Amino acid sequence: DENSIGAAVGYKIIGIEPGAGIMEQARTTVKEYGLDQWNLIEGSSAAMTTELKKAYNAQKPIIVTGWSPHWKFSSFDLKFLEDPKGTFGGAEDIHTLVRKGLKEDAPGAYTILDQFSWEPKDLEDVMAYITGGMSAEEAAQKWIKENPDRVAEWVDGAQKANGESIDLALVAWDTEIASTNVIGKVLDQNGYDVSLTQVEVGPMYAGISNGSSDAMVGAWLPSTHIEYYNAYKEDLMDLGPNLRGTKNGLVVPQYMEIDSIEDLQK
Ligand SMILES: C[SH](C)CC(=O)O
Repeated sequence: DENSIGAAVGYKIIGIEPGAGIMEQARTTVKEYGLDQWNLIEGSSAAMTTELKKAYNAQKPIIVTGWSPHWKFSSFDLKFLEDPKGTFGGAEDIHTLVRKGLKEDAPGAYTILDQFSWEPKDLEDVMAYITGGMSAEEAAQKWIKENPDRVAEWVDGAQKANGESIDLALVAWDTEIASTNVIGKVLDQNGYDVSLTQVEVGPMYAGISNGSSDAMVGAWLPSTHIEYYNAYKEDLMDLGPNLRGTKNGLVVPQYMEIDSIEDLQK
């Protein structure tokens, strides 16, 4: 009916790029909750946050595919819609994946990537520096300078490099732009010649498995990237979580009256 939340947002859920795992979860959500009238709009992570900012500044209703940690929760007063069917999975982790052979070829880099581990707050701090106007590189440099003890844990026992190249693959999600620049800068300070290769999520996994990239720190598991992980896990090494406690879901401004995905069924 005309005053339903669906009518208010044109039955649109603003998503990100089609291959992202959160979009597969969103497609499952639309099906499982019987949201037949609703359309999941494909785009990009950057376009989604631009739309969110525009709607929020105009105090207009909007529903986006969202994840934490993310700067949007400190920039805007937002909430996750409850997901009683659990279609967005539970709390997740972000894993570090490296190509086979990296341990032999670049032992120092392997040690640092294996010891890379931080909290959601740390990642949010770097993202906040970036949304505050710093380049990803400057934000990474600032965080590293402010967190010498944490960085010392990562590089503890790592063999210094002598200009060997290390390529890190990433997708242009705000979380991975931040994390990949931080660990890239630490590898750089440890003597590696670091390059960052920005790709879509499928090519990111393919690149690690075929060795065209050495590592990535953006594997959302156990559910968001499960299809990519299962397709490539035989040909790569999973060094485990670098961050624990992420969350995916449908995110709306607090000023919207709805609290659950079930409220979209009305
Ligand atoms: C950073 S997004 C939750 C990752 C994904 O959806 O594939």
